[in-house]
Amino acid sequence: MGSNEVSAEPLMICAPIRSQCVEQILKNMHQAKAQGADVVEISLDHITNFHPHNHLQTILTNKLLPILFSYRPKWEGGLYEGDENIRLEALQLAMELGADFIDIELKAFSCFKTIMEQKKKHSNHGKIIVSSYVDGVTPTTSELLNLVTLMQATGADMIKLVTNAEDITEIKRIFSILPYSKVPLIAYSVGDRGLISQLLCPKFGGFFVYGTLDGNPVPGMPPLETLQEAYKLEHVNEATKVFGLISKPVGHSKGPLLHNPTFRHAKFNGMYVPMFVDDLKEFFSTYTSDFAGYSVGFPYKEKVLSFCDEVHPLAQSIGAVNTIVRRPIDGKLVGYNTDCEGAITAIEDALIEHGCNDGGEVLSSPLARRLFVLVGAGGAGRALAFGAKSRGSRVVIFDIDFERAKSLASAVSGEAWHYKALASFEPEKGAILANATPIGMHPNIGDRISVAEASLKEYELVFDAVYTPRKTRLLKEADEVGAITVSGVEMFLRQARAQFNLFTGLQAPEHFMREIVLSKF
Ligand SMILES: O=C1C[C@@](O)(C(=O)O)C[C@@H](O)[C@@H]1O
Repeated sequence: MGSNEVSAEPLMICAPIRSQCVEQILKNMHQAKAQGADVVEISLDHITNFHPHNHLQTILTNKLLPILFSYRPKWEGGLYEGDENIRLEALQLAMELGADFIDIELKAFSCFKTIMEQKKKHSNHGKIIVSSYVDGVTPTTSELLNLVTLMQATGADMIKLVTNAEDITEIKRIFSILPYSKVPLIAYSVGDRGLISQLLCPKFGGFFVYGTLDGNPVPGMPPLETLQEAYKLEHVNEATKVFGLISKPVGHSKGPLLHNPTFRHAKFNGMYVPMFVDDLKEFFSTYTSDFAGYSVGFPYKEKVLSFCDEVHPLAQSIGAVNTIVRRPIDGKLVGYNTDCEGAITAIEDALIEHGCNDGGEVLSSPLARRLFVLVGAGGAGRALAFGAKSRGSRVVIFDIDFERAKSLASAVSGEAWHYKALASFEPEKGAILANATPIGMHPNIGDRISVAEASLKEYELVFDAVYTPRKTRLLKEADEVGAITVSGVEMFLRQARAQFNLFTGLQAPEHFMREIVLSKF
């Protein structure tokens, strides 16, 4: 990513406040302080019936944190539609009354300067941020640098550049300009694909990160609470190794809540972030050496194999990779599968715990000879099918895509059925049922795979790879009819433990990780 001197500016976490009334703004400021923000950005264009003098005075006399005021016009993505002079005079007044920062759009800067000169009143300490919002695809690096030069030429104390990334690969351009500004530069991209521009900026030379208040989510901005609990960006520096979850969607993942605290616990300088990826080819050809490894989630576990330089034999035979490590000695991407052992050992341990070891016979695994009914033949399903087969189970596979079910069944000498047949399928007593589809995952928690209610009680154990919620509807119903149930949370924990070992070369702190999962999931 070019030379990346880490910013000399101390890290600042800023909470955006977009409320309609001043009382609410003051409450939000309290909340922001309690949740660890260093500064708040108050959008004046969101206040209804805004009376500059009264409102600014009330806000500033009650301020708990440094305040940045913006007053965004419609032409730059804000709500203000009135006269430009009135808008700029309000910002000038904010400076006069003691604002710590005000944000002026690059296009409005010369008018603002004239107003400042006419008023001849300057605040002692307030800083001017000149900003520019670029809609559409993020411009090239040299176009962005030109914009930075233009903004710097205004004499601003700080400059701010915001883009609206349509693809995660655009963020590389944001990172690449961070070290080149002569004044402190705030640069990021909004939207889901832009989240890493906030989270990784301290590594690449940025210093200003937005974090949202509880109950005020903004796509592409991490919640303040997650910044505090998971990321702790104050520990991130140039040497921090970045790991990411490649998935689409990716926001549901609890990986950051587990991996980041575990890295810190093990004193490993690493960071784990969600990466919303639309196109694997673009992604890997853009980020050629920036990241140290990846988890791979839905829907890429099979497709990602062709982007690995080497694939571990187990992952190769399964045909699905959920973990990639960039090998330090040669930078090659090596793919692994930690889902398989994670899921199968979770099921085996639950059977052993319940004393289900087949009539006292000593078998290598409590899964040996059992019927293993698998629903879903995608990446996670493949891992379960190969794992069950390796333990001597007889595998039956249901999938909405019958061809996919057939191809997996032939790889594990199993039987394939169309998903529709699940509703009338009668398992033998003692069988295992495993859901490896996303059915029942948050927010669709009322859904469950269409297994017949009457046949549910025939299963000795029901497993659900879905881990949000911990107890899916399928597992609740299985509990009610007396089956042993295993939550996807257990698989999630185990696959993540193995990932930690591969990512860091250290031994995962098992007890610590389990505690996090028990308390936070
Ligand atoms: O299936 C999963 C879940 C996951 O994608 C997540 O949501 O964090 C992470 C992957 O490593 C794992 O194989």
